[in-house]
Amino acid sequence: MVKICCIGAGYVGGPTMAVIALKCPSIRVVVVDISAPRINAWNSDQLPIYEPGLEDVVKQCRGKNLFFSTDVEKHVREADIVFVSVNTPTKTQGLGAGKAADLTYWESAARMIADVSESDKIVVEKSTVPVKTAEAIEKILTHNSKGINFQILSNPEFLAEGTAIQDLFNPDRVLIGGRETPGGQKAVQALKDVYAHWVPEDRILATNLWSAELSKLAANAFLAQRISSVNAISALCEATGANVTQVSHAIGKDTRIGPKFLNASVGFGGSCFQKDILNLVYICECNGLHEVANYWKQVIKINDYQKNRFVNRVVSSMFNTVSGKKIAILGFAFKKDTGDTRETPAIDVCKGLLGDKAQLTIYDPQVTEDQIRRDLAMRKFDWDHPTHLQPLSPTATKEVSVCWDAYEAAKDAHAICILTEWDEFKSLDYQKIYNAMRKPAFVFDGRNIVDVEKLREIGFIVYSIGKPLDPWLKDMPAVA
Ligand SMILES: NC(=O)C1=CN([C@@H]2O[C@H](COP(=O)(O)OP(=O)(O)OC[C@H]3O[C@@H](n4cnc5c(N)ncnc54)[C@H](O)[C@@H]3O)[C@@H](O)[C@H]2O)C=CC1
Ligand SMILES: O=C(O)[C@H]1O[C@H](OP(=O)(O)OP(=O)(O)OC[C@H]2O[C@@H](n3ccc(=O)[nH]c3=O)[C@H](O)[C@@H]2O)[C@H](O)[C@@H](O)[C@@H]1O
Repeated sequence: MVKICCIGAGYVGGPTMAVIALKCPSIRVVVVDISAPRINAWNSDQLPIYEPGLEDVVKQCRGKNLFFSTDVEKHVREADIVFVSVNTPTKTQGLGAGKAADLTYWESAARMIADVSESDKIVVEKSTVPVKTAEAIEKILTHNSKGINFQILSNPEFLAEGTAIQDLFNPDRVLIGGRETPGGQKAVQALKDVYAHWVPEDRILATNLWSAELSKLAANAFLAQRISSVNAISALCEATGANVTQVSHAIGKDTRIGPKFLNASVGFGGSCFQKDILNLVYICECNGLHEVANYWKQVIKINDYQKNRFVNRVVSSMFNTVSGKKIAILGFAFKKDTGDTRETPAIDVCKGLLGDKAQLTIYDPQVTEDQIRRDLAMRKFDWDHPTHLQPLSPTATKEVSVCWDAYEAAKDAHAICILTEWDEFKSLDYQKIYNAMRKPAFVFDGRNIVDVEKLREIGFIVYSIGKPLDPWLKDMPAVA
């Protein structure tokens, strides 16, 4: 029986291994982590992450061929294939701070693998890492290897949160990079055999190590670039009277462009886009490619511009001050169908409004009060370290309250800001909300999910990203 161990029981390690276990009953899969609370949660009825379909998959294989454990060394020692899916945050200090990937957790995992191994192993990079990481990892592993043969593979993950199980069941492609030596190719084949249990062979791509590592960073940069491109156009739509939904529909009909990932928004969030682009920028700079670095940097600048622009719209529309005004924030997660708040645009928008002394009442169906308070108090990039290394929950700030109901959040508010596209926000009783709000009542839709005309009929002043402006807003232009 092939034995797989995955180091890191997070958003990637947990769902990915659960699907491998489900699709490969002949393989024994153990997911290990240094965080005991996280492992306990994986072994309980309350999984540590919210992901549609995940619970069902875990329940089918947990205790049969899927296990979660804190006994990291034992399971690594016993494994034939070790996936490493630990955090690779942006460095906060020292060389490359604010850009380069911090490989502390990866390096410590590699050293541990080298120390405890007693048999040959395939070590798989599942985390997103800088190009050439495999070379460094190889050095760590072979330096201590006691004659053990380690083969390093790059097998980046392309799942998106909220659709992880669907993405894993039916991936556009699985990418496996390996050394072009007989040993390397044998390892590539061994990993191909795992995925071949359910992924059609023509979707399993084999490349060299550096192409696989770079493809992951490039894919995220291209995806994020589409959002920044459409967000840049959204600003021009507002200035000219064009409608960004109509524009993206029209351009997406060109099969060379395609319709996906063209939704204008308050900005992209999530744990990876910004981190991976910064990482790409740093690699370009290290290679003396400054124009290329600046090109990709612009994707992040436009994202920051979009979040600032949104805050400025809110403040300028409300007579240039939100001081002391109650504003309801609907949605805090970085997208719908996840409770993940890492790099969510809601953090920057809330901080911007708090900077203008607003009183915020925040509601998200999947995010806890503790998480919201932590996020609003955390320093940039601190969020991407293992939970037990993150700052403790801060004391409550009186300008922020968190509630479990959209109607409660909107009661007596001057404005509503929709920051996550949860389906339930589309079908709220906006008449009821309007009746309970202060007047004039504003809706700032950062996700373009409300029916603007209907809300205007009710009496709201509505701002929707990239849509023709309400006459009220036209007189109060927001300067970013
Ligand atoms: N979240 C996502 O949608 C995707 C993330 N990725 C990449 O996958 C990697 C992991 O991301 P997530 O799963 O989101 O992170 P996460 O923070 O949810 O999980 C990482 C886990 O690794 C554990 N860990 C850290 N060092 C460890 C060690 N030495 N030994 C054992 N456990 C250790 C942490 O306690 C944590 O539970 C990152 O490189 C990320 O860029 C790639 C594709 C998608
Ligand atoms: O490396 C990663 O971590 C993953 O990053 C993204 O996945 P994820 O961040 O989970 O979610 P996305 O669906 O890509 O959304 C990212 C952000 O972009 C925003 N977005 C997305 C699409 C769009 O058209 N407009 C838009 O503003 C979303 O609301 C969200 O805030 C990629 O889609 C995955 O392929 C990749 O594996």
